[in-house]
Amino acid sequence: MENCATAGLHDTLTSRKAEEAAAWLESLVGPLGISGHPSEKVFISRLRNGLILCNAINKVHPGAVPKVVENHTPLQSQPLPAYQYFENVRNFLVAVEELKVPAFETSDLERGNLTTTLQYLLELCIYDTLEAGSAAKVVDCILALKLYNECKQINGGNGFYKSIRSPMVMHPANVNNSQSLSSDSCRRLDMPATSEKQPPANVEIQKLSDFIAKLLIEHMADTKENINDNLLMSFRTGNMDKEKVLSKIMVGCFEDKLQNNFPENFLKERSKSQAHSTLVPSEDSSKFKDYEDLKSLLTKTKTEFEDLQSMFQTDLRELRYQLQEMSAAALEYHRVLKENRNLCNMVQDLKGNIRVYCRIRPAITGKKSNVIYFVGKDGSLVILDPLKPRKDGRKKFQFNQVFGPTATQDEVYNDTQPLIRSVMDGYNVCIFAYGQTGLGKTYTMSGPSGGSIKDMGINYMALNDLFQISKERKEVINYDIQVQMVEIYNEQVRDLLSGDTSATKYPFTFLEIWSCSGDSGLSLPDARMYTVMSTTDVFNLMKLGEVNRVVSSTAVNHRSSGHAKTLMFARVSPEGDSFGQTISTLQFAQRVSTVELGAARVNKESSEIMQLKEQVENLRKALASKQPRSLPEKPKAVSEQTPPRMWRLSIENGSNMKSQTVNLGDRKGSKTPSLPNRSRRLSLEGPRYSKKDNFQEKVAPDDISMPSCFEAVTLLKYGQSQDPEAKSKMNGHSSFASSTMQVYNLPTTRSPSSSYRKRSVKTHCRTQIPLKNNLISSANGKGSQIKKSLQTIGKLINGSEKRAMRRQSLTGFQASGSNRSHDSRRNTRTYPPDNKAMALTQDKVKNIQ
Ligand SMILES: Nc1ncnc2c1ncn2[C@@H]1O[C@H](COP(=O)(O)OP(=O)(O)OP(=O)(O)O)[C@@H](O)[C@H]1O
Repeated sequence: MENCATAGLHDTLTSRKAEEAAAWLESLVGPLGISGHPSEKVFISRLRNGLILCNAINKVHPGAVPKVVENHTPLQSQPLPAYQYFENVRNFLVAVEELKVPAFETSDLERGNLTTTLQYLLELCIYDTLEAGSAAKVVDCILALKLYNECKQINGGNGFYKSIRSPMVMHPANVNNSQSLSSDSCRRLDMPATSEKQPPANVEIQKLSDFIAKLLIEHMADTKENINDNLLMSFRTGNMDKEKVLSKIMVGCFEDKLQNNFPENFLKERSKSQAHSTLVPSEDSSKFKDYEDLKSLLTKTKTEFEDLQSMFQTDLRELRYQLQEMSAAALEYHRVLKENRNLCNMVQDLKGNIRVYCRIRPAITGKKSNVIYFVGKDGSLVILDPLKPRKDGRKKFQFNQVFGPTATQDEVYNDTQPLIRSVMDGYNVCIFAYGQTGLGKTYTMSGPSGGSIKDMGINYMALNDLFQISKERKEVINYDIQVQMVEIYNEQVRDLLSGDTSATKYPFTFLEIWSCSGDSGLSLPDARMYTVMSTTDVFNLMKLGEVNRVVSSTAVNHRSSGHAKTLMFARVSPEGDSFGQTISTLQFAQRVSTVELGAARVNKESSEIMQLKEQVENLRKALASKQPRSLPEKPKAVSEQTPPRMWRLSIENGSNMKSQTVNLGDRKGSKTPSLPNRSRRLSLEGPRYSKKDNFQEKVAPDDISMPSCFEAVTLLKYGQSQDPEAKSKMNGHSSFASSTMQVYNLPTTRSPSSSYRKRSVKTHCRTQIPLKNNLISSANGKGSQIKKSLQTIGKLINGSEKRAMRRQSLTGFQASGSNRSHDSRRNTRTYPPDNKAMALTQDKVKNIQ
């Protein structure tokens, strides 16, 4: 058995070194009693009692071990008791240390006791490398002592020793690469450890495993020890490669040992080796610092990234809250805005849908007399008859507002603005100026010709405002603003933007403007409609219309929608020589201010509903007059049902379901209706004048010097969008905005019956622009009503020809003859003597002629 084991060690470095060590010891202390090729185990067993070692060191260094425990028994006899050789070995190790020669441990000599059993082999294998040298350490120690001795001899008795490590200990796996160590031990011992290559640990493990497996198999075969019958059977039958199977078993066992039981330094080495394999620079590498820096940078970046991530999450949460708040605020804002608009319109309604503002033109230089006695901030105005400078010459009027001669355009517009803005909320608005020639109608409505921006009149400012609003609301509503400009003269409507100078004669005598719904739209038939984008566009069109303008007359409508809010500017002069005109204008304005139209309504109703309402109204009238009649087939029959009053001019609220046909002129001498029951109609019929009436009504209609001129702007909203998208954009509000702006201008004539010319600029503001063709074609059905409304305005101011004649007979005013031709009426127009503007107007008229 010893031979078998020895045979396995012959090729190893340990064995060769052991031979060398044994040979040297023999040269010192004599034969050791071992063969020429002793195994490590045998060699160690001979040294176990420490005698040889102590004797050898005493030879090298006499007295190194002063007292050696001698064993007088034969070498091959039973070993000494442990305490005996332990003392020798201990003394040897102390001496070795004193000589600074690498020592070993006493336990290293114990290995030799584990022999012949499988346990030994396993243990040997497992600890092999580990302690490859328990025996090797002993051998190394002896060889180091040999070296010491050689050096001592060379140096003349002074031995030396460099601290060296056993090659076996340092490089336990480096078995095959140390072939020359024994032949040149001195040189080899000085070699730096780092110069030697270290094969990967797993290769070494594999080699070791193979080796152990081989040993195991040989041992098992020799001892016939059967570990596993099946395994051996497999080996015998050749089904399995014995060495491979055992090697596999041992590798598993070995790896387990490595993980759990290996010495810490080995594991460190191993992890270091693994670290190398992952290209991590070694600690002494110059790149190691960079590596460490990068590592710390990575850690720092990771931390920063996590911080940023959490900040981002926080910001995101914050943003979400803010967004929710903003969204809630926006919703609230729109709600408040809507409520504000509603309240604003309510206020407008409460103020009355016909409002009369009086504006006094500044006195012209040289005119000393002043009829304006008092201008109150509450809308009161007192004028003084220059011929009766006493108290009884004063006449008081009450309007919604009175603007004195110093009032600026801005101040006037500020009061007008809410009314104009309500156009965009669906209300019809009509604004017109009324008064004697040269008193500033054009100035108020358009501004002075060639004036600066601050002089701009209501037309400009209103359009600017409307375009501005449409711009602000474009996210919600798309307004399509379109313009028509027509002239009405002698019952003819003429499109001033078409360039066609021929007027169209319409087979009706009434013109009416009312708010339409449905897709019928509101436009004058056959009049071209222009889409405009800005105020400038509108006024460019107006300039074009001016060129084509002619005078026209129209009949009077006794019905009106003239669902609208109306603002009248009564223009008066402060000069005494205009007192007659002034009082006439004021009286008329006063009368207008007593008219009630009922609450203006947003136009949402369809044309069918409007017609049905008219029919209901007609039936109510029929019932009221106790003259039951059959239901008229068409709404236009209303005119036939109304008692033919020649001088009757009525403005009524057609939407009111109650009868509203009572009119001032129809009072039959009774008292003026109290406010709640005030007439919905304005009658200028003279004979019903009552002396008992209050101040305003003391002015008999026939005393009214009818306006010679007036200018008007009508802004209407109407219609209903057919576009579902538009509807949804308007929050279910089905109507869309449309506005009509009309400017009326009468030839300057003192005759109330004179014809007037009317310029009409109509703007449609629509959401989600419907097809223009639809709009225009659908307007045909309402054309007559539109024109009727226009005529209503004219008639409201002028009355009919007969009315004019009647007035003339009553007041003695030299009215232009109603039968006179248009041209002749124009020629009778009179101007204040020193009024340049009037002269300009006259020139303008001449040009037209
Ligand atoms: N408030 C005012 N401040 C300064 N000038 C004014 C004012 N009102 C009118 N005027 C001036 O009076 C003159 C006549 O005004 P304007 O042409 O507007 O009168 P009108 O009523 O339109 O006349 P017509 O009916 O003849 O056309 C113009 O020169 C105008 O600048």
